[in-house]
Amino acid sequence: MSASPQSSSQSSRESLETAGTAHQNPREAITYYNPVEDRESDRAPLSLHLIRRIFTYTKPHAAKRNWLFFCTLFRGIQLPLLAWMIGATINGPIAGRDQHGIVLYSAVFLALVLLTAFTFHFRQRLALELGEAVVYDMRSALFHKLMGMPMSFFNRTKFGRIISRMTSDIDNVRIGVQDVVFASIVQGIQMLGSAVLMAYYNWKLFAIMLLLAPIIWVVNQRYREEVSYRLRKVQESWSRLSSTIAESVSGIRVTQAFVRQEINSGFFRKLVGSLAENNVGAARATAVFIPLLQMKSQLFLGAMAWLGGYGALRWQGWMHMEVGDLVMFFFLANLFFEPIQVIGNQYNQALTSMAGAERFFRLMDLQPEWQDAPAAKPLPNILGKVEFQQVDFEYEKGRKVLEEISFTVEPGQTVALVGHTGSGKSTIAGLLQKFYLPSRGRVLVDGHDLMDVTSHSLHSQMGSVQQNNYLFTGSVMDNIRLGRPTATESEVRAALQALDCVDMIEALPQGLATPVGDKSASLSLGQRQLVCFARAFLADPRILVLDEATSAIDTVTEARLQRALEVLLRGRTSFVVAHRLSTIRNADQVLVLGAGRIVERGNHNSLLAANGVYARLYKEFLGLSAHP
Ligand SMILES: Nc1ncnc2c1ncn2[C@@H]1O[C@H](COP(=O)(O)OP(=O)(O)OP(=O)(O)O)[C@@H](O)[C@H]1O
Repeated sequence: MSASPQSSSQSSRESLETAGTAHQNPREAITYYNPVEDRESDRAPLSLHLIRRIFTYTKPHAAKRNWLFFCTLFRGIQLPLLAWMIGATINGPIAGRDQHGIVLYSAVFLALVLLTAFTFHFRQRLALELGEAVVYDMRSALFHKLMGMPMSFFNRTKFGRIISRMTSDIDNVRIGVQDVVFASIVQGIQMLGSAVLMAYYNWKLFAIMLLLAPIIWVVNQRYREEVSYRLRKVQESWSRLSSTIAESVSGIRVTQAFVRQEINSGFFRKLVGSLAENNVGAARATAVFIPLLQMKSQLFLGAMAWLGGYGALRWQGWMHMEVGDLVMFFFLANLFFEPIQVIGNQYNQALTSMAGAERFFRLMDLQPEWQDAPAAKPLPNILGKVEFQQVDFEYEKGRKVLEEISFTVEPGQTVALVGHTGSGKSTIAGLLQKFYLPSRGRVLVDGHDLMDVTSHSLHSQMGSVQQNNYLFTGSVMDNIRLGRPTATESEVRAALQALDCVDMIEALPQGLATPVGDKSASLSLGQRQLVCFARAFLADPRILVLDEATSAIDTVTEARLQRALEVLLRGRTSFVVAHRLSTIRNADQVLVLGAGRIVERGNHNSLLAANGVYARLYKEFLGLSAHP
């Protein structure tokens, strides 16, 4: 998610310049994440291939789609028909003073109006339903695809990009499906119908009116360009503003500690000023173009009065028109010219939909770097023996992070992985969980090469406790149950009892029902760890991978968690990226890593006696740790 420091600061400068600052601001030296730099193109050319692919999503809803097409076609001819009816009524029964005829024509007109409204209702409704159905399918398909992507994808892909695929890109496709296609068809038919009627009744007047079409098109396009440019500016200043608010609030301690309140407030004021300026710019553009565009109706009226009225008197024979035709012409001309504007807008929207669709399908088509081999078999019930045989691994080509890693762990043993930061401990844990595949060598569980087993069957026999103790939104109970969704409340309580920590959860405001939010702010670090322990305990896996939290917890809670951890590890093969000395002391094997290699191995005592790397680490640790 982070922009490069250089580009980020550059853009902070740009934003200040936009705000009209003259003097240098020390705040500029600070680098800020700038969401504007993360912009992706918001238009793409129309592509028949993409349109076809989008329409494959309407196939499961073919009945709805076909009814919608029917309503669309029907609706397209209705408005020109109404205009024609008005002309026919004036020229016919009104001119002939036929009272009975007037009633009859008016009744038909009214019936047509009702039918038009009825069709309009269904066209709108079906379009919305179809759009929502397509979006539902697209989002579900994309979510499913994402959930199956390997870890390397998530390492590479910015979080914000995933969110935009799911939200704005799919939403833009939805607008394309539910609006652009059908509205353009309605407008197209309406335009064609009006043109045919006008040409039929007075092709000369129609030909003169046609001259206005390119003018309206150009004015409308200029309006669109100007307004979308202005709106983009508004959006950019808004993004800068909101990210600055977010950063200022989360970094408030630093701001106050370094007495930067005034400087930050000044910077913020400039951003607000820039937002206001861009807002006014957008409003100004709208205020200029909208009256211009709306003026066209009045222009028709004037032109029609002149050509149809004066012209008919002056150039009799050349431009003869009945009053009814003149009125009909006025309505038809509006029905003919309005679509130019609407189709222009829909065309722009279509380009946005194309950009969304292009990105959506690019992600859908993305082949995972690897997936389970087609011949991969489910792993049978395991005992928990783990072997690494001469394993090498690299995240990026040519940069080995693990080399020649070999070890064997018997079922039920605990292995502590220790080493300086970046030495490769988490990578070993990741390989064991088949989040990545070794570049060389093999990882075996009970003699089965992980290459030959399905990830799902492996994960269902493995548990994991992450360092950040991640909790999902829901209650404490929901989070514990994640390890075994079918578990009853008493089984959850039994798990907590086994870990001897029921009281720690009951101390929460609503006990097991306590809601935990996004950042689990309502739970202390110790409570969060405990929930994760209980979750893993309930799953009862044969192999457990545990990344111990590094943050300090008060001594009493730490002791409780330590005992809970011992219970959790008991009887399972456990890999612990260890930060607690007690975990390392109790481990059957300690693997000491240095720059991606195992530099020492043994148990705590034998390694201390060897007086090598581990002994040095241990001394460092004793010097630093408050928890011996
Ligand atoms: N997703 C990744 N992409 C590229 N390189 C990575 C990635 N994750 C880790 N590395 C690199 O791999 C090496 C080993 O990292 P790893 O996270 O396994 O170390 P660690 O010993 O677990 O460190 P720590 O104790 O800080 O968690 C490091 O050099 C790290 O920079």
